[in-house]
Amino acid sequence: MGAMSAHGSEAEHESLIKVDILPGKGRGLVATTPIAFGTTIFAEVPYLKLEDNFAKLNPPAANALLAQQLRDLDKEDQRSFLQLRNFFPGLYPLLGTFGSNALQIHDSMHAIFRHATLINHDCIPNARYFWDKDTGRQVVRSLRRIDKDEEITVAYIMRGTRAERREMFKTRYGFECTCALCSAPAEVVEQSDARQAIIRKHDALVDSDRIKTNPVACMKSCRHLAYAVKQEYKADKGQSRLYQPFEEAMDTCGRHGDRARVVMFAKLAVASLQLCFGYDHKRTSRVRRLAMHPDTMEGFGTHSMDWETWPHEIPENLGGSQFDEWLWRAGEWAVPVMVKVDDEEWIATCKRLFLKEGWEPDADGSDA
Ligand SMILES: C[S@@+](CC[C@H](N)C(=O)[O-])C[C@H]1O[C@@H](n2cnc3c(N)ncnc32)[C@H](O)[C@@H]1O
Repeated sequence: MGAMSAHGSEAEHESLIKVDILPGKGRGLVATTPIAFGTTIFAEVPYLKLEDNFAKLNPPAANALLAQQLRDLDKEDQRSFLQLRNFFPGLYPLLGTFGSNALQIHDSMHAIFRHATLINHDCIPNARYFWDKDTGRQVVRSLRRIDKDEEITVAYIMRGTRAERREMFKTRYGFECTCALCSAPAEVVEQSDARQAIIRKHDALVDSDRIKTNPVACMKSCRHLAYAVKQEYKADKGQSRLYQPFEEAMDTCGRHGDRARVVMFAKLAVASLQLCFGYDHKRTSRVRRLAMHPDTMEGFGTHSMDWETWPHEIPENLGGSQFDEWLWRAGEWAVPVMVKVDDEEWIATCKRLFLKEGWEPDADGSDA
């Protein structure tokens, strides 16, 4: 690990990025060197934070609190903060600037970071960030290979059709998104909107009640979500962000006693979690353990043991499509659907993860 700077970024990672001016977007972060997928680009502590929901705070008090924190910062950070856009100009300019740019780090705290706050939005981003409460840092990770001089981007909003995202950006953030997807020809946007509709439908459909009462429908929806996410976010190895449908499918199968599929979905989720959160992250480690010990899943068998299987029952000799049908229980879907597998690479990943003896994914995030 590199030495910590005054702001808590890893020095070795700081050299991966620089602040630059991007046409139409103001400042942003740019890669100074090629960045491999699944890299922690940097992790930093905030320089300003409000410990309560700033929208509910008494504005003069919050503004005064920020003024006090700002006075204690060095000149460079003071300047950087004052250059941020204020989308809520008025009587309380510091609070307005804070509210326009702060990242929510957990339910009751918002914060401003030296670099993470400068990352611009892209609807198909090449990076993601998350708050790691154990280290007290905002962690920024690459979701695919990023070329030298390429801008680092994250998604401020993950869901919605282009029209919905546009409306949210206008009202919530006060800008018009100029990313490649938002500027793409109509047919490309239409396809993306259709995938977003599948993603939204899934979010409305799969919940704890439904996992109990209609687990087969949940499996079908998870599969649709997995394919929609994979196509929409076109990330290296197709594994970025796929942890959601895989974890939900794992939960659904586990709650009905299906150890074989818990093992499979845990392995698939781990491949995605490693990319998004890192090998050592608690969430990755927890799911990695489930791939070895499916019975230890929280809630295992709580709804029924109707789907009971054992890990040795993972079918070894099925072809691509048939393996996919088995995995997602496609034979039981209400409307029989011929599962069209258009993604041999993904099927190959599923099978490779299963077939690898003494499976333990490599620390660099690859599963090869
Ligand atoms: C959190 S700040 C990011 C840093 C900002 N560019 C700066 O110079 O301070 C968010 C602002 O950046 C700009 N921005 C971010 N993503 C953008 C995008 N995809 N298209 C156009 N402007 C964008 C907008 O002005 C937005 O209000």
